[in-house]
Amino acid sequence: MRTTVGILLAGGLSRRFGSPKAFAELDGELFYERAYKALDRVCDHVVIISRPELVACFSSDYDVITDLDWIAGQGPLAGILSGITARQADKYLVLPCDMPFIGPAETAKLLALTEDSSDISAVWNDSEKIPLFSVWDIHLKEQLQKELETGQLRVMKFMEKVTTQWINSSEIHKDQLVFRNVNQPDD
Ligand SMILES: Nc1nc2c(ncn2[C@@H]2O[C@H](COP(=O)(O)OP(=O)(O)OP(=O)(O)O)[C@@H](O)[C@H]2O)c(=O)[nH]1
Repeated sequence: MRTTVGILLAGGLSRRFGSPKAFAELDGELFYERAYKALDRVCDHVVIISRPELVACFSSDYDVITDLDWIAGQGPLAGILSGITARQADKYLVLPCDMPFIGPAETAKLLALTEDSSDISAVWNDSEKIPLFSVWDIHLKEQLQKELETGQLRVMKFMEKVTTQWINSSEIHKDQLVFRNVNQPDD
C-alpha cells in the first residue's frame, strides 16, 4: 500500500499579505485549517511546516514542525525537503496554506491522477503552472537536498530537472478560481 503524507506549507513571510497568511480567515475558518482538512481526508498523516515564531499559534492538535536549520526560511523548496525528511512516506501531497479554495475533493482527484512513475505530479491551467499543489515522490529526497546545497531554491527549475507530470486543472475542477493563490489582502 502506498503511504502518503500531506505537507502543509506555512513558513513564508507573507510580506505582500501583511500578516501570516496561515491565520487569515475565510468562511469562519483559518487558511491553515482549511488546507489541513483538504490534506487530512486523503493522507495517512499531515505535517505543517512553519516558522519558529509561529509554531505556538497553531492548535496543539496538529503536527507542526519548522524547516531544517540549514535551509530555514529559504522558500517552499526548503519547506518541502524539511517535510520529506521529517516524516516517512512513499508520496507527499504538498499544499500551500494560501490556496484556501482547494478542498478534499481536489486533493483526492490530484492523488487519483498521480502516476506512480512520476517524480512530481502538479497542476497547470491555461494561463500558468501551479507548482505547489503537487505530489512528490520520496525518491526525490537526495536530489532535492543536493539542489538546495547548491543554493538553487526555485521550485520550477527543480521541476524541470525531474520527471514532472503536468495535469490540466480542468481534470480536477472546471472553475479555475478554485486554484487561486492568495498573495495580497485583496485576493
Ligand atoms: N516551510 C516553509 N514554507 C514557506 C517558505 N517560504 C514560503 N513558504 C510557503 O510557501 C507558500 C508560497 O509562499 P509565497 O507566497 O511564495 O511566499 P510568502 O512568504 O508566503 O509571501 P510573500 O512574503 O508575500 O512572498 C506559502 O504557503 C508559504 O507559507 C519557507 O521558507 N519555509
